[in-house]
Amino acid sequence: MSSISVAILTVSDTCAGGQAIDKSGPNLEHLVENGSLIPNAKVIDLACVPDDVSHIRKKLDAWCTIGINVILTTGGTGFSPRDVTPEATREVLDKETPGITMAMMKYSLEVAFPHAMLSRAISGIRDRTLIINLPGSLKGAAECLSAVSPCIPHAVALLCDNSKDVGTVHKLIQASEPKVKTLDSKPEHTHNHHHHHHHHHSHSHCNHGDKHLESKVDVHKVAERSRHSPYPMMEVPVAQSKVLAAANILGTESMYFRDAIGRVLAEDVFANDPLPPFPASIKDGYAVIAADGAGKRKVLGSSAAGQVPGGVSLQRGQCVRITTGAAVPAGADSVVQVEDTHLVHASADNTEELEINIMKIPKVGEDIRPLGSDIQAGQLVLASGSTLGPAELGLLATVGVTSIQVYRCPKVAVLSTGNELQDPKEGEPLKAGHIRDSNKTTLLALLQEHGFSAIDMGIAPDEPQALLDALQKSLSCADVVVTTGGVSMGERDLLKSILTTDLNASLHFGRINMKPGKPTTFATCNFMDEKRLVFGLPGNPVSATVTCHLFVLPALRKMCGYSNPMPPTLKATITEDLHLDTRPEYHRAVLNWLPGEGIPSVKSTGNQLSSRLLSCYSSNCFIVLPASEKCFKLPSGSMVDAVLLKML
Ligand SMILES: Nc1nc2c(c(=O)[nH]1)N[C@H]1C(S)=C(S)[C@@H](COP(=O)(O)OP(=O)(O)OC[C@H]3O[C@@H](n4cnc5c(N)ncnc54)[C@H](O)[C@@H]3O)O[C@H]1N2
Ligand code: MOO
Ligand SMILES: [Mg+2]
Repeated sequence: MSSISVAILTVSDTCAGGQAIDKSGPNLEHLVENGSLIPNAKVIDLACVPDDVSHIRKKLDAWCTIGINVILTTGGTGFSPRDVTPEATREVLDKETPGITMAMMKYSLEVAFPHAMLSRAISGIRDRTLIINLPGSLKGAAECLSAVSPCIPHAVALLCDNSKDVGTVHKLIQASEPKVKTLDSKPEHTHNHHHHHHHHHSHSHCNHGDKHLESKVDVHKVAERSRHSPYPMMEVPVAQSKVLAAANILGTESMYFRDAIGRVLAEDVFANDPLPPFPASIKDGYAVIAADGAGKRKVLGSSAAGQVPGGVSLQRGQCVRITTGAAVPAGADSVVQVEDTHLVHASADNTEELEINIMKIPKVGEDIRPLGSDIQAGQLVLASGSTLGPAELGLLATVGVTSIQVYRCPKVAVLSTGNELQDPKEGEPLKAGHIRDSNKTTLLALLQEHGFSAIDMGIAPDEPQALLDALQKSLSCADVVVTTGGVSMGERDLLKSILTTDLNASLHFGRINMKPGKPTTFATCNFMDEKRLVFGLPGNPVSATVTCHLFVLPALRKMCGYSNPMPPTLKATITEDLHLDTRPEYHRAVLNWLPGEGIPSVKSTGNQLSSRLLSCYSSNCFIVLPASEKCFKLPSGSMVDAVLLKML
């Protein structure tokens, strides 16, 4: 295979004029020649031109004419009036290559947020040459090159129209541990220059899995179905620990601090400077020398919040008018609040206080916050693992840290299943034999309420192929897939068999000893080289809601770094007799904690049938009721556990 020819153009008025030394061009040359980023690449030429469209164009034109494979420009991509590299490049290009441009931007936003947004760099194709604008800074240029380098050999091979080379470089791309992951491509694809080669950058976009699968699940031989569930009955806490064990923390991402509410910090944050950064007054009053005692003082001047500290230095018998938060002047060791003073003398126009009387004996250090008394320089302010709430974000603002590492949040796909379901639409009557899909609305809202972004994957019918297709589509755009329906014993309850037979998933449980939620199913599988979690929640609306609270939300919280992902549980007393079921029950109730009540009380929402979503209406907790074989009644006043679902 022939090598890849590279030319590097530095665009800079100062470097071209000799007032500065070009470092970025030679650094790129070094990176390219080194061979780890782009295998088998050779730098053929280096040049430096001023920030001027015609100069840049001329050089790019010349290099394209001699058939250079890749031109890297560095500099001139920003906001200053002289920055015109993208404009000059656009004039030379036949076509732009937005994927490459976006890959650079995506990476830059992760490592240099928010400044990366100000790059206007573009990339594109002229004849057989790929031109890529890189930023002017050493670091920025190197980062952007590393982001796009995995695609360069393949891109060059495609441009050269050399199918043999495409195959060879493809292997090279895979061998060189690309930062941008490439999906397996089938050999026959390499001869097709018009195919779309999928790059799986992150989970931010939906593509449709790597291959089309045909379902092997047969629904026709109804009489052959098993008449007993093959899944062992599992206790709720056991099932919950299985879920948590499978829910791994996702990677980290960098984020603008204001957007990070509810996220978990993935780095320690230290203070660079002390707070207060100078001894500061706690009161509006006068900075004094305590040893002067009470009595009259000359007012030397004032120290107001925001003024540069320093300047005046106090002598015996003097004071300085001071405001809350202002710097205490040199020499002063105490502050007396204005309420403890009288005015003795003012200037004729009353714009200055000249003398005052201190009515209370001042104490050393009184009403002064010493330097660093709130936060010391170098102090650990927020530890890795902290959940970011309003105060934590305020602390980040205090120490001036606006770009932080946090754990990534899982993306969730929600899919309803069932031939009987129709989407709710204003004025649209129910079709015969149908009901409206409520589960998807409830679950999407529940996920959103808890800070997770969820995607609506629609309704899948109870047909093996259609359900498999919908699952594959869901798996390709989310870390976690939540389905409802089709997990029990009916001949059209297909989810479990599709997961195990068609998707090769590991099923961790398929039956839980609980009411509601008995057929709740949990599986994991590998999809596009990533681990996916699949929750098959029962179709009954209440069952889906309860199991989402007890299994799905804890898993999601664990994945984004929460160390305590389970919902809180309180002790409460029941205010009526409650019948016990043969399964442990998660009974929907309203918890009240009235003033003067030692422990809260809970009131049932009434008929607890799994289909009756009204039993969740206004509920803020699940009462955990023990199982009883004999339909025993738990008497009013008994103490129970209540799982809290929201803030009280
Ligand atoms: N022979 C047995 N039958 C059933 C058992 C059992 O152990 N043996 N378990 C029952 C329990 S418990 C539950 S819970 C349900 C679970 O059913 P599936 O998960 O298979 O769900 P479907 O059969 O598809 O639907 C059940 C029910 O829910 C309605 N539904 C479904 N999806 C929605 C939706 N998106 N919005 C509103 N309502 C929905 C559906 O129409 C059914 O009425 O199985 C029992 N059977
Ligand atoms: O367990 Mo099902 O969820 O009772 O109705
Ligand atoms: Mg069913």
